[in-house]
Amino acid sequence: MFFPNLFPKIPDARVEYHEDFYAFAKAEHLKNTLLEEVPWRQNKIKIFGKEYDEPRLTQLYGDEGISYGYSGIDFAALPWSETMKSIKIDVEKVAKMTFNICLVNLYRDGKDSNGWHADNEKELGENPVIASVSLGQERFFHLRHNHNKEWRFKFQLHHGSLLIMAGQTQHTYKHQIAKTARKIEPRINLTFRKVVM
Ligand SMILES: O=C(O)CCC(=O)C(=O)O
Ligand SMILES: [Fe+2]
Repeated sequence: MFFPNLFPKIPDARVEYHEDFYAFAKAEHLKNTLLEEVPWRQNKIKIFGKEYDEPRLTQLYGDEGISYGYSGIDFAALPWSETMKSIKIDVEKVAKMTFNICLVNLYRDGKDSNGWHADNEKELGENPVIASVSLGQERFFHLRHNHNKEWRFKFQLHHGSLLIMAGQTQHTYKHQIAKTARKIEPRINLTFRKVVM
């Protein structure tokens, strides 16, 4: 795969950013439709034996029969809605590959977040490609290298943008969406993935 839009330049990773993947009006329409139509769920996470609400709402869409899990949470995927199907087709054109699941996140406000992690579940194969569409409130996306402390990056994910992480990225870096004290609007993020086993 060739990466023409490496922004910013991140060593030891493959990260491609398409800021204007969706024009403003289209991005607004998709955000409002998904806010309404997705049956958002509140997952519980266990930390040292105690249960907490995950700091965001989520849902999983995917091809029939595919299930996917992380941090001990197992989802059965919902069938693709018309909206989700159309976004998947648009993403696949740019990524030049197909995806069979999409994990959808709703960050309701600045208290919602996604802690440091890598999307390296074994179902995603050796070098997972994660194609991530952002709608609504811009939030900072952080990347930090697992060994070199100087390789830390932080950039805004714009309304209507597409970020693709590929190659070794899930082995060499962790990423997060941090909390913020600013008073902000909701953000939807869709991460398309390919379960290969
Ligand atoms: O919200 C984002 O931009 C990132 C989401 C993410 O990292 C994930 O769902 O694995
Ligand atoms: Fe992730």
